[in-house]
Order: sequence, then structure tokens, then C-alpha cells
Amino acid sequence: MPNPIFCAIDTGDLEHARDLVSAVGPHVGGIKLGLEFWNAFGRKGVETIVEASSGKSLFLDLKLHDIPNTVGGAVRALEDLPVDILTVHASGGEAMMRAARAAAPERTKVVAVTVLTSLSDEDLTALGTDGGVDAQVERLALLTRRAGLDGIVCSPQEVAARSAAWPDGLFVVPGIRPHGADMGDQKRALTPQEALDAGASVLVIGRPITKADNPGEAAEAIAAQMK
Ligand SMILES: O=C(O)c1cc(=O)[nH]c(=O)n1[C@@H]1O[C@H](COP(=O)(O)O)[C@@H](O)[C@H]1O
Repeated sequence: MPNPIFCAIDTGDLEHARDLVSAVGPHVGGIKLGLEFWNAFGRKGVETIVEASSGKSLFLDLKLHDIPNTVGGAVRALEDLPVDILTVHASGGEAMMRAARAAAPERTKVVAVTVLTSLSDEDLTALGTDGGVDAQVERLALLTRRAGLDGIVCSPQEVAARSAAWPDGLFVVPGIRPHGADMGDQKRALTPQEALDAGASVLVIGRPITKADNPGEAAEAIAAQMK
């Protein structure tokens, strides 16, 4: 099995991002660049990291959420970047997700964020969604599959049920915390091995690696802990 760890490089410091990529590169399967990095450095920054990571898979986490025409155009505008995984928000709806899939090149897996891992049942109620996280993840996963996307982003706590229901789906799972690690703003987290055992295809891990005293060693230790 290929290394499932994608390290989230969430920083607005390009030099630091490059150093992190060099340090963790040998121990991870891919690099995730998200909104902080994208807003700071855009496509030039992405190209810099692609070069520094020498062929690692690239996950561009832009969490697109707009009307279908705009999202389709935004995805087409990424055409010349070597993106392996791209995110949209499932709550943008089926037509928006279809537009994203139609605009993306075949090599790019388009996955939809269901319920952010920083949200709890209570947060969903406050947003006007009753019934809890599990039910909402299930609803959005069904919609995502119907829209022809490649998979979903969900927490490790929902991934067992969702991966059983969608055997060839891609399950991107953030909210990963090794034993004893600081939760930060994550509310629905499990350990890397628990997430893998539950059916995760990709483990998104940021701060437990990037904020460690030695990010390379932290990534190596997490990779070694997994069977
Ligand atoms: O789409 C994501 O990657 C994502 C979705 C989600 O529900 N929760 C979530 O934490 N993420 C991302 O996963 C990474 C988690 O980082 P850490 O909490 O530092 O491990 C961040 O880059 C988040 O943007």
C-alpha cells in the first residue's frame, strides 16, 4: 500500500514551507497545500513546492464553494497544475460538484468536504442542521457519489460507515491525532492507525508533524507506527 500520509503545509512563510517539504518528504505519500498557502503564494508557490517535493502527490485543498459556473471556471483555471486531489464543499450542491468534476482533468481526484472536523453535533444544530454529524455526513456522501465525484473528506469517526457503503470511493481523512497530541481546533479526531483501520485512504496530518521540534522525525515516527 502506498504511504497514505499527506502532510498539510499550512503556513504563510514560503521558505519554511520548502524546509518542511524537504524534511517530511521521505516519510509521507503526498503534500497538501490549503487556503493559507494558496492565498499567500498562489500558483507560483504551488510550483515551487512541486519542485521541492520532487514528484510527491499534490493535494490542493481549495474547498471550492460557489455557483456551478464559477466553480467550473475555477477548476479549469488550475488545469496546468499537477493536482492529484482537489476539494470542493459538498454543501455547494450536486450541480456544483458535477461542474467541478466535468472541469477537472481525469488525473485529478475531486473530493467533497462533508462536515468539517472542527464541528460537533452542537455546532451543526446551531447552523440549522438537526440530526447530528453522522446523518449529515451520510447525506452529503450520497449526494457526492450521485454527482460523480471520487470521494469525500470526513473525520475518522465517520469513515468506517461511509467507506463500507462506497467501496471504491476515496476517503480523505483529516482530524488525525497521534496519542497524546494536542487537539487544537479538531473536535472529531482519532489516531492514524484507527483512521486507517476504519477505511481511510488518505490521512491528512498537519500540526502534529509541522509544529513538532523535528518535523522529519515526527513524520517518520507516525509512518512507523502504522502497520
Ligand atoms: O479538507 C481538509 O483537508 C480538511 C477538512 C476538514 O474537515 N478538516 C480539516 O482539518 N481539513 C484540513 O486538514 C488539515 C488538518 O491539519 P491539522 O489539524 O494541523 O492536522 C488542515 O489543513 C485543514 O484545513
